[in-house]
Amino acid sequence: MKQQSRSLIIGATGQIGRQMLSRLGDHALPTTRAADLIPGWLPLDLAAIATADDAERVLASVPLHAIFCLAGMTNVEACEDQQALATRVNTEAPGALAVVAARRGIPFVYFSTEYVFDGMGGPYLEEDDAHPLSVYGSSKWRGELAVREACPDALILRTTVVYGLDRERKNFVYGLMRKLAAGETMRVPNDQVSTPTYNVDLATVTQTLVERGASGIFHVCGPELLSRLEFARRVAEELGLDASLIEGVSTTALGQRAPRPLDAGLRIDKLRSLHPDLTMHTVAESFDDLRSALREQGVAG
Ligand SMILES: NC(=O)C1=CN([C@@H]2O[C@H](COP(=O)(O)OP(=O)(O)OC[C@H]3O[C@@H](n4cnc5c(N)ncnc54)[C@H](OP(=O)(O)O)[C@@H]3O)[C@@H](O)[C@H]2O)C=CC1
Ligand SMILES: Cc1cn([C@H]2C[C@H](O)[C@@H](COP(=O)(O)OP(=O)(O)O[C@H]3O[C@@H](C)C(=O)[C@@H](O)[C@H]3O)O2)c(=O)[nH]c1=O
Repeated sequence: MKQQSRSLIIGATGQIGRQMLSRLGDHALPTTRAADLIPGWLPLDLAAIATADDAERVLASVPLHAIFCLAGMTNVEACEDQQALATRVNTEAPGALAVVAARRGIPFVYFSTEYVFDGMGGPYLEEDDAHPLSVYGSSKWRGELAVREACPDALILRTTVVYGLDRERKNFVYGLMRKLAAGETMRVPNDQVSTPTYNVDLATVTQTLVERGASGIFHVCGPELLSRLEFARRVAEELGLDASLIEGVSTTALGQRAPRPLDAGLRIDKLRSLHPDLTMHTVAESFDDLRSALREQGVAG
Protein backbone atom coordinates (compact mmCIF):
# COMPACT_ATOMS: atom_id res chain seq x y z
CA MET A 1 0.00 0.00 0.00
CA LYS A 2 1.32 3.46 -0.89
CA GLN A 3 2.39 5.41 2.22
CA GLN A 4 0.51 8.63 2.87
CA SER A 5 2.57 11.85 2.70
CA ARG A 6 2.74 13.58 6.10
CA SER A 7 4.37 16.54 7.87
CA LEU A 8 7.51 15.53 9.72
CA ILE A 9 7.48 16.87 13.28
CA ILE A 10 11.08 16.67 14.49
CA GLY A 11 10.99 17.16 18.25
CA ALA A 12 7.40 16.01 18.74
CA THR A 13 7.97 15.20 22.42
CA GLY A 14 8.86 18.82 23.19
CA GLN A 15 6.59 21.57 24.42
CA ILE A 16 5.97 23.14 21.01
CA GLY A 17 6.21 19.83 19.13
CA ARG A 18 3.30 18.41 21.16
CA GLN A 19 1.19 21.42 20.23
CA MET A 20 1.96 20.98 16.55
CA LEU A 21 1.25 17.28 16.77
CA SER A 22 -2.16 17.77 18.35
CA ARG A 23 -3.01 20.24 15.60
CA LEU A 24 -1.84 18.16 12.65
CA GLY A 25 -3.12 14.83 13.98
CA ASP A 26 -2.95 12.03 11.41
CA HIS A 27 -1.29 14.38 8.94
CA ALA A 28 1.84 14.39 11.11
CA LEU A 29 4.74 11.97 11.28
CA PRO A 30 6.37 12.58 14.68
CA THR A 31 9.99 11.80 15.42
CA THR A 32 11.79 11.08 18.65
CA ARG A 33 15.12 9.74 19.82
CA ALA A 34 13.25 7.27 22.02
CA ALA A 35 11.48 5.68 19.05
CA ASP A 36 11.05 2.27 20.60
CA LEU A 37 8.84 3.80 23.28
CA ILE A 38 6.39 5.31 20.80
CA PRO A 39 5.14 2.94 18.09
CA GLY A 40 4.60 4.54 14.69
CA TRP A 41 7.03 7.40 15.32
CA LEU A 42 10.16 7.81 13.20
CA PRO A 43 13.47 7.42 15.07
CA LEU A 44 15.62 10.47 14.42
CA ASP A 45 18.64 11.78 16.32
CA LEU A 46 19.89 15.17 15.17
CA ALA A 47 23.26 14.38 16.74
CA ALA A 48 23.69 11.69 14.05
CA ILE A 49 22.93 14.02 11.12
CA ALA A 50 25.96 16.01 10.00
CA THR A 51 25.46 16.13 6.25
CA ALA A 52 22.71 16.14 3.63
CA ASP A 53 23.62 12.51 2.86
CA ASP A 54 22.91 11.58 6.49
CA ALA A 55 19.58 13.40 6.30
CA GLU A 56 18.68 11.70 3.00
CA ARG A 57 19.42 8.29 4.56
CA VAL A 58 17.18 8.94 7.56
CA LEU A 59 14.32 10.19 5.37
CA ALA A 60 14.79 7.77 2.45
CA SER A 61 11.44 6.47 1.19
CA VAL A 62 9.52 8.55 3.76
CA PRO A 63 6.93 10.57 1.79
CA LEU A 64 6.66 14.07 3.27
CA HIS A 65 4.85 17.27 2.45
CA ALA A 66 6.58 19.49 5.03
CA ILE A 67 9.35 19.35 7.63
CA PHE A 68 8.95 21.13 10.97
CA CYS A 69 12.27 21.28 12.84
CA LEU A 70 11.25 21.88 16.46
CA ALA A 71 13.89 19.72 18.05
CA GLY A 72 16.85 21.45 19.54
CA MET A 73 19.32 21.50 22.34
CA THR A 74 17.23 23.90 24.40
CA ASN A 75 19.06 23.76 27.73
CA VAL A 76 20.80 27.11 27.47
CA GLU A 77 23.15 26.39 30.38
CA ALA A 78 24.16 22.93 29.09
CA CYS A 79 24.99 24.37 25.66
CA GLU A 80 27.79 26.41 27.24
CA ASP A 81 29.60 23.16 28.16
CA GLN A 82 28.71 21.16 25.05
CA GLN A 83 29.41 23.48 22.18
CA ALA A 84 30.12 20.74 19.63
CA LEU A 85 26.85 18.98 20.37
CA ALA A 86 24.92 22.27 20.30
CA THR A 87 26.44 23.01 16.89
CA ARG A 88 25.51 19.59 15.55
CA VAL A 89 21.94 19.61 16.90
CA ASN A 90 20.99 23.28 16.48
CA THR A 91 23.03 24.21 13.39
CA GLU A 92 24.36 21.39 11.20
CA ALA A 93 21.49 18.90 11.38
CA PRO A 94 18.78 21.49 10.63
CA GLY A 95 20.89 22.73 7.70
CA ALA A 96 21.24 19.18 6.37
CA LEU A 97 17.51 18.49 6.70
CA ALA A 98 16.73 21.76 4.94
CA VAL A 99 18.71 20.47 1.94
CA VAL A 100 16.30 17.53 1.73
CA ALA A 101 13.30 19.87 1.90
CA ALA A 102 14.73 22.05 -0.87
CA ARG A 103 15.40 19.00 -3.08
CA ARG A 104 11.85 17.75 -2.55
CA GLY A 105 10.34 21.23 -2.96
CA ILE A 106 8.47 21.02 0.37
CA PRO A 107 8.19 23.63 3.16
CA PHE A 108 10.86 23.64 5.87
CA VAL A 109 10.18 25.38 9.19
CA TYR A 110 13.01 26.15 11.63
CA PHE A 111 12.37 27.43 15.14
CA SER A 112 14.78 30.07 16.36
CA THR A 113 15.00 32.39 19.31
CA GLU A 114 15.27 35.89 20.71
CA TYR A 115 18.68 34.75 22.00
CA VAL A 116 20.17 35.50 18.56
CA PHE A 117 20.17 39.12 19.82
CA ASP A 118 22.39 40.66 22.47
CA GLY A 119 19.65 42.42 24.44
CA MET A 120 21.12 45.88 24.16
CA GLY A 121 18.30 47.38 22.13
CA GLY A 122 15.16 45.28 22.19
CA PRO A 123 12.44 44.66 21.37
CA TYR A 124 13.77 43.52 18.03
CA LEU A 125 12.48 43.48 14.46
CA GLU A 126 13.28 40.66 12.02
CA GLU A 127 15.87 42.77 10.17
CA ASP A 128 17.80 43.88 13.24
CA ASP A 129 21.39 42.68 13.47
CA ALA A 130 21.92 39.40 15.29
CA HIS A 131 24.64 39.28 17.89
CA PRO A 132 24.23 36.22 20.11
CA LEU A 133 25.83 36.22 23.55
CA SER A 134 25.60 32.50 24.39
CA VAL A 135 26.57 29.20 22.79
CA TYR A 136 22.87 28.38 22.47
CA GLY A 137 22.07 31.72 20.79
CA SER A 138 25.03 31.39 18.46
CA SER A 139 24.13 27.81 17.49
CA LYS A 140 20.58 28.90 16.64
CA TRP A 141 21.76 31.95 14.66
CA ARG A 142 24.16 29.78 12.66
CA GLY A 143 21.27 27.33 12.29
CA GLU A 144 19.18 30.07 10.70
CA LEU A 145 21.99 30.85 8.26
CA ALA A 146 22.53 27.17 7.38
CA VAL A 147 18.81 26.63 6.81
CA ARG A 148 18.43 29.75 4.67
CA GLU A 149 21.43 28.81 2.58
CA ALA A 150 20.16 25.27 2.02
CA CYS A 151 16.54 26.22 1.48
CA PRO A 152 15.98 29.88 0.58
CA ASP A 153 12.19 29.46 0.89
CA ALA A 154 12.42 28.13 4.45
CA LEU A 155 10.21 29.67 7.13
CA ILE A 156 12.16 30.76 10.20
CA LEU A 157 10.14 31.54 13.30
CA ARG A 158 11.82 33.33 16.17
CA THR A 159 10.06 33.09 19.49
CA THR A 160 10.82 33.35 23.20
CA VAL A 161 9.78 32.35 26.73
CA VAL A 162 7.18 29.89 25.53
CA TYR A 163 4.63 28.83 28.15
CA GLY A 164 1.40 26.91 28.37
CA LEU A 165 0.42 23.30 28.92
CA ASP A 166 3.44 21.04 28.63
CA ARG A 167 3.29 17.31 29.22
CA GLU A 168 6.88 17.39 30.44
CA ARG A 169 5.98 20.24 32.87
CA LYS A 170 9.29 21.86 32.05
CA ASN A 171 8.63 25.44 31.11
CA PHE A 172 9.18 28.46 33.39
CA VAL A 173 5.54 28.59 34.52
CA TYR A 174 5.68 25.04 35.88
CA GLY A 175 8.88 25.76 37.78
CA LEU A 176 7.27 28.81 39.29
CA MET A 177 4.05 26.98 40.21
CA ARG A 178 5.91 24.13 41.86
CA LYS A 179 7.95 26.47 44.05
CA LEU A 180 5.10 28.78 45.02
CA ALA A 181 2.65 25.94 45.67
CA ALA A 182 5.27 24.40 48.00
CA GLY A 183 5.62 27.71 49.85
CA GLU A 184 9.19 28.17 48.62
CA THR A 185 10.78 31.42 47.48
CA MET A 186 11.61 31.74 43.77
CA ARG A 187 14.37 34.11 42.77
CA VAL A 188 13.55 35.60 39.39
CA PRO A 189 15.59 38.02 37.30
CA ASN A 190 14.21 41.56 37.30
CA ASP A 191 16.44 42.69 34.43
CA GLN A 192 15.63 40.12 31.70
CA VAL A 193 12.96 41.74 29.57
CA SER A 194 11.16 39.68 26.96
CA THR A 195 7.84 38.92 25.26
CA PRO A 196 6.38 35.69 26.73
CA THR A 197 4.58 33.51 24.22
CA TYR A 198 1.55 31.24 24.67
CA ASN A 199 2.37 27.90 23.04
CA VAL A 200 -1.14 27.47 21.60
CA ASP A 201 -0.85 30.78 19.70
CA LEU A 202 2.59 29.83 18.45
CA ALA A 203 1.35 26.51 17.07
CA THR A 204 -1.72 28.10 15.46
CA VAL A 205 0.36 30.80 13.78
CA THR A 206 2.92 28.24 12.62
CA GLN A 207 0.29 26.05 11.01
CA THR A 208 -1.42 29.02 9.35
CA LEU A 209 1.80 30.53 8.00
CA VAL A 210 2.73 27.21 6.41
CA GLU A 211 -0.75 26.84 4.91
CA ARG A 212 -0.37 30.35 3.46
CA GLY A 213 3.01 29.54 1.95
CA ALA A 214 4.95 32.06 4.08
CA SER A 215 8.73 32.08 3.93
CA GLY A 216 11.57 34.09 5.43
CA ILE A 217 11.94 35.21 9.04
CA PHE A 218 8.94 35.97 11.26
CA HIS A 219 8.92 36.95 14.91
CA VAL A 220 6.09 35.11 16.67
CA CYS A 221 5.65 35.97 20.33
CA GLY A 222 3.28 37.48 22.85
CA PRO A 223 2.27 41.17 22.62
CA GLU A 224 3.55 42.27 26.05
CA LEU A 225 7.08 43.34 26.95
CA LEU A 226 7.66 42.06 30.48
CA SER A 227 10.57 41.38 32.77
CA ARG A 228 10.72 37.81 34.08
CA LEU A 229 9.76 39.26 37.43
CA GLU A 230 6.64 40.94 36.03
CA PHE A 231 5.77 37.81 34.10
CA ALA A 232 6.17 35.65 37.21
CA ARG A 233 3.96 38.00 39.25
CA ARG A 234 1.24 37.95 36.61
CA VAL A 235 1.30 34.15 36.50
CA ALA A 236 1.04 33.98 40.29
CA GLU A 237 -1.87 36.41 40.24
CA GLU A 238 -3.67 34.45 37.50
CA LEU A 239 -3.32 31.21 39.47
CA GLY A 240 -4.03 32.63 42.92
CA LEU A 241 -0.54 31.78 44.15
CA ASP A 242 1.41 33.79 46.70
CA ALA A 243 3.35 36.38 44.69
CA SER A 244 5.20 37.56 47.80
CA LEU A 245 7.31 34.40 47.46
CA ILE A 246 8.76 35.77 44.21
CA GLU A 247 11.99 37.62 44.84
CA GLY A 248 13.33 39.89 42.11
CA VAL A 249 17.11 39.69 41.69
CA SER A 250 19.61 40.78 39.07
CA THR A 251 20.77 38.27 36.47
CA THR A 252 24.27 38.64 37.90
CA ALA A 253 23.02 37.60 41.34
CA LEU A 254 21.32 34.54 39.82
CA GLY A 255 24.72 33.27 38.70
CA GLN A 256 23.66 31.76 35.37
CA ARG A 257 26.57 30.52 33.26
CA ALA A 258 25.19 31.52 29.87
CA PRO A 259 24.79 35.25 29.37
CA ARG A 260 21.17 36.20 28.62
CA PRO A 261 20.04 39.13 26.48
CA LEU A 262 18.61 41.61 29.00
CA ASP A 263 16.83 44.43 27.16
CA ALA A 264 15.33 42.00 24.65
CA GLY A 265 11.90 40.89 23.40
CA LEU A 266 10.67 40.54 19.84
CA ARG A 267 8.38 42.82 17.84
CA ILE A 268 5.58 41.26 15.82
CA ASP A 269 4.83 44.21 13.54
CA LYS A 270 5.55 42.08 10.44
CA LEU A 271 3.20 39.29 11.51
CA ARG A 272 0.50 41.83 12.35
CA SER A 273 0.80 43.69 9.09
CA LEU A 274 0.95 40.64 6.77
CA HIS A 275 -1.45 38.42 8.74
CA PRO A 276 -3.72 40.78 10.73
CA ASP A 277 -6.25 38.02 11.46
CA LEU A 278 -3.73 36.09 13.60
CA THR A 279 -3.88 36.93 17.32
CA MET A 280 -1.13 36.61 19.89
CA HIS A 281 -2.79 36.72 23.30
CA THR A 282 -1.74 38.57 26.44
CA VAL A 283 -0.80 36.66 29.59
CA ALA A 284 -4.23 37.41 31.10
CA GLU A 285 -6.07 36.22 27.99
CA SER A 286 -4.02 33.06 27.69
CA PHE A 287 -4.57 32.15 31.33
CA ASP A 288 -8.34 32.39 30.80
CA ASP A 289 -7.80 29.58 28.33
CA LEU A 290 -5.14 27.77 30.37
CA ARG A 291 -6.22 27.96 34.00
CA SER A 292 -8.67 25.07 34.04
CA ALA A 293 -6.40 22.79 32.05
CA LEU A 294 -3.52 23.50 34.42
CA ARG A 295 -5.81 22.66 37.32
CA GLU A 296 -6.87 19.41 35.63
CA GLN A 297 -3.20 18.53 35.34
CA GLY A 298 -3.09 18.96 39.10
CA VAL A 299 -0.36 21.53 39.23
CA ALA A 300 -2.32 24.60 40.19
CA GLY A 301 -4.66 25.10 43.12
N1 LIG B 1 10.68 26.98 24.72
C1 LIG B 1 11.07 28.21 24.44
O1 LIG B 1 10.89 29.14 25.25
C2 LIG B 1 11.71 28.51 23.13
C3 LIG B 1 12.00 27.54 22.20
N2 LIG B 1 12.61 27.87 21.02
C4 LIG B 1 12.95 26.84 20.03
O2 LIG B 1 11.78 26.10 19.72
C5 LIG B 1 12.10 24.75 19.51
C6 LIG B 1 11.21 23.85 20.36
O3 LIG B 1 11.36 24.20 21.71
P1 LIG B 1 10.62 23.41 22.88
O4 LIG B 1 9.44 22.69 22.35
O5 LIG B 1 10.44 24.36 23.99
O6 LIG B 1 11.75 22.37 23.28
P2 LIG B 1 11.74 21.24 24.39
O7 LIG B 1 12.96 21.45 25.21
O8 LIG B 1 10.42 21.16 25.06
O9 LIG B 1 11.93 19.92 23.52
C7 LIG B 1 13.10 19.71 22.81
C8 LIG B 1 12.82 18.67 21.76
O10 LIG B 1 14.03 18.47 21.04
C9 LIG B 1 14.26 17.09 20.94
N3 LIG B 1 15.68 16.83 20.84
C10 LIG B 1 16.66 17.28 21.65
N4 LIG B 1 17.85 16.81 21.22
C11 LIG B 1 17.59 16.05 20.13
C12 LIG B 1 18.38 15.29 19.25
N5 LIG B 1 19.70 15.18 19.40
N6 LIG B 1 17.79 14.64 18.24
C13 LIG B 1 16.46 14.71 18.06
N7 LIG B 1 15.64 15.41 18.86
C14 LIG B 1 16.20 16.06 19.88
C15 LIG B 1 13.64 16.47 22.17
O11 LIG B 1 13.35 15.12 21.84
P3 LIG B 1 13.58 13.82 22.77
O12 LIG B 1 12.24 13.46 23.25
O13 LIG B 1 14.12 12.81 21.86
O14 LIG B 1 14.51 14.27 23.86
C16 LIG B 1 12.39 17.32 22.32
O15 LIG B 1 11.37 16.81 21.51
C17 LIG B 1 13.60 24.58 19.82
O16 LIG B 1 14.29 24.55 18.59
C18 LIG B 1 13.96 25.85 20.59
O17 LIG B 1 15.28 26.25 20.31
C19 LIG B 1 12.94 29.15 20.71
C20 LIG B 1 12.68 30.15 21.59
C21 LIG B 1 12.02 29.93 22.86
C1 LIG C 1 17.16 28.42 38.17
C2 LIG C 1 16.29 29.64 38.05
C3 LIG C 1 16.04 30.15 36.81
N1 LIG C 1 15.26 31.25 36.69
C4 LIG C 1 15.02 31.85 35.41
C5 LIG C 1 16.27 32.29 34.74
C6 LIG C 1 15.99 32.06 33.32
O1 LIG C 1 15.57 33.31 32.81
C7 LIG C 1 14.87 31.07 33.35
C8 LIG C 1 15.26 29.69 32.90
O2 LIG C 1 14.14 29.21 32.39
P1 LIG C 1 13.92 29.23 30.85
O3 LIG C 1 14.16 27.85 30.41
O4 LIG C 1 12.63 29.84 30.50
O5 LIG C 1 15.08 30.27 30.44
P2 LIG C 1 16.05 30.22 29.36
O6 LIG C 1 16.58 28.87 29.23
O7 LIG C 1 17.01 31.33 29.46
O8 LIG C 1 14.92 30.58 28.30
C9 LIG C 1 14.99 30.42 26.99
O9 LIG C 1 14.65 29.15 26.50
C10 LIG C 1 15.29 29.02 25.26
C11 LIG C 1 14.96 27.66 24.70
C12 LIG C 1 15.05 30.17 24.36
O10 LIG C 1 15.20 30.06 23.17
C13 LIG C 1 14.82 31.53 24.94
O11 LIG C 1 14.13 32.38 24.08
C14 LIG C 1 14.19 31.47 26.27
O12 LIG C 1 12.82 31.19 26.19
O13 LIG C 1 14.40 30.91 34.64
C15 LIG C 1 14.73 31.85 37.75
O14 LIG C 1 14.03 32.86 37.62
N2 LIG C 1 14.94 31.38 38.97
C16 LIG C 1 15.70 30.27 39.17
O15 LIG C 1 15.86 29.81 40.35
